[in-house]
Amino acid sequence: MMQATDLGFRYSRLRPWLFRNLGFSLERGEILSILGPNARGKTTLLKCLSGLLAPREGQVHGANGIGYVPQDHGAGPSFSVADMVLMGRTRHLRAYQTPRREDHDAADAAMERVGVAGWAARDYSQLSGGQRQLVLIARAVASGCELLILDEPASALDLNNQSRVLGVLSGLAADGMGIIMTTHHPDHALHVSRNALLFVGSHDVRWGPTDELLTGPALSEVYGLPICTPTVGTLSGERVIAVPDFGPSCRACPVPEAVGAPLAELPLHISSRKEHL
Ligand SMILES: Nc1ncnc2c1ncn2[C@@H]1O[C@H](COP(=O)(O)OP(=O)(O)OP(=O)(O)O)[C@@H](O)[C@H]1O
Repeated sequence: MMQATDLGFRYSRLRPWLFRNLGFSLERGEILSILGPNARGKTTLLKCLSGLLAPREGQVHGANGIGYVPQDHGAGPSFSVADMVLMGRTRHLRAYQTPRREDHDAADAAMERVGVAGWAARDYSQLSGGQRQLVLIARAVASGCELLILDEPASALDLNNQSRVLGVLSGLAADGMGIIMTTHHPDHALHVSRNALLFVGSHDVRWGPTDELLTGPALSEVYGLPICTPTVGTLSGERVIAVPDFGPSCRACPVPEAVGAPLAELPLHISSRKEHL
């Protein structure tokens, strides 16, 4: 569905390379997660993949119909939610053409699918950041794209809405859509992605199976703090999760002698929900 080969980008000759020799391929029905520290170049990569920026090196081959959901940066225009989602149909219309019945149907179906149909009449600019994020996802879904590219789709969402978005994305992937998303939640990547891209350094962007790539040592190296990846029981089965050690400021771990101890020796306060049920 999409293949990137030897991609490289820097904003100018005077700026450092954000990434070089970056490569991956994406199958139909796959969700690829992109992880890395702030300002490492993840959004820039998404722009290269979606055609908003031209890579300085390498090639991107693949999907024609791409839906792009940017990070939400503000209240935006004062349109109804229904109209915002209907705008996703623009590429199916000629200039100045009025949306047809099928466009309204596609927009309605997208709002239902993402769970925002109840806000159809509300003013988009008066929604919360998390609500706006869901509406922008519905707009991209309405476009009928083959490949959906999302920049931190769950960054402003509460836990329930994170679950809803991951569920929507998994459902779209199960219907054959390709999905590429950036995330600061390793747990989300571990939950829904077979493959991931991990920005370790500008000359070291790793692509591979999520379970093999997002290990405790690799995540610790990338984010610069100890992270372990235990398997825990949940209502829906066993899952690997990523647990950062925020250090001596951690209220739950007042064990002074543990500070500075090797990660393997630190007490791990993880309880399985199964045990409480
Ligand atoms: N238009 C631009 N011109 C010059 N530099 C830019 C431009 N846009 C972004 N940058 C710089 O490129 C670097 C990477 O930015 P980018 O937004 O791709 O990072 P990111 O990994 O998505 O960050 P975050 O996780 O914080 O969203 C940053 O140092 C940023 O300041």
